[in-house]
Amino acid sequence: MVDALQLSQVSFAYEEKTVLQDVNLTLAEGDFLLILGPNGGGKSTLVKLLLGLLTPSHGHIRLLGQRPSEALACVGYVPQITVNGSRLPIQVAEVVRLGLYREKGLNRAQKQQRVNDALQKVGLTHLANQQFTSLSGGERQRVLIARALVINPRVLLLDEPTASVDQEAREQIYSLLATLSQDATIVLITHDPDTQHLPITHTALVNGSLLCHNGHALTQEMVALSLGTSLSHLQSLNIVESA
Ligand SMILES: Nc1ncnc2c1ncn2[C@@H]1O[C@H](COP(=O)(O)OP(=O)(O)OP(=O)(O)O)[C@@H](O)[C@H]1O
Repeated sequence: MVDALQLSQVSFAYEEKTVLQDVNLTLAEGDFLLILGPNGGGKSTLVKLLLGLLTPSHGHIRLLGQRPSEALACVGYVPQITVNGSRLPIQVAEVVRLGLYREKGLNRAQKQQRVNDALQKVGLTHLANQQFTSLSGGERQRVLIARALVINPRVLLLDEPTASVDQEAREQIYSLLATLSQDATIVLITHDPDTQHLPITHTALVNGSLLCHNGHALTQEMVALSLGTSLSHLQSLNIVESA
């Protein structure tokens, strides 16, 4: 069976500045990768490489056995909502339909069915005709998940989907991700250390290089690094216990 994701000796530099060095990673289909890392560690750069928006300086990336730019029809991408968001007057169903812009073979009714199905998966069918800008942060984030789901992706990339939402919305999004992980390989970038209930198979820390553990190996060191600090600093603040 083809790997869902394979990075071999991947390095990337913005001009002279090396951001990622010798990154290796393999995920099978159905795996769930949690990516942590401090600000500036290279997480968004990694996502851009996976989406084919950037090309590695060295090494190679394969998604489902293909180059990232060739695999886009199978890859759903969920960006982080911004607090201010877009002020475009656009309905929820139209936002979701945007995810179908590469699907040339579907007629109008088939597209509508895909939109309805995606909204149902995220539990927002009742908001289909609402203005996107009238929704709460958590609802907007779920609409962006629906936009990614509308292509029935085999790989789902999410860049900090819980960063701008409240506790209740975060729980809804995590519960949704647990369900979606039954049908797709998931790569979740987050600063949120509260991910114990997700069916995580791999945890990686991106900070220039990539340190990957099998399973939900969220060590205190990884939490500290994901917050951009050190374990000893968190211990000095009594946020985590000293060893
Ligand atoms: N277009 C660019 N040109 C030059 N340097 C860049 C560019 N984009 C990002 N960088 C730099 O590359 C490094 C990694 O940035 P990146 O956005 O990938 O980090 P990140 O882990 O996603 O950070 P955050 O958690 O803050 O989103 C940072 O030092 C950043 O300043």
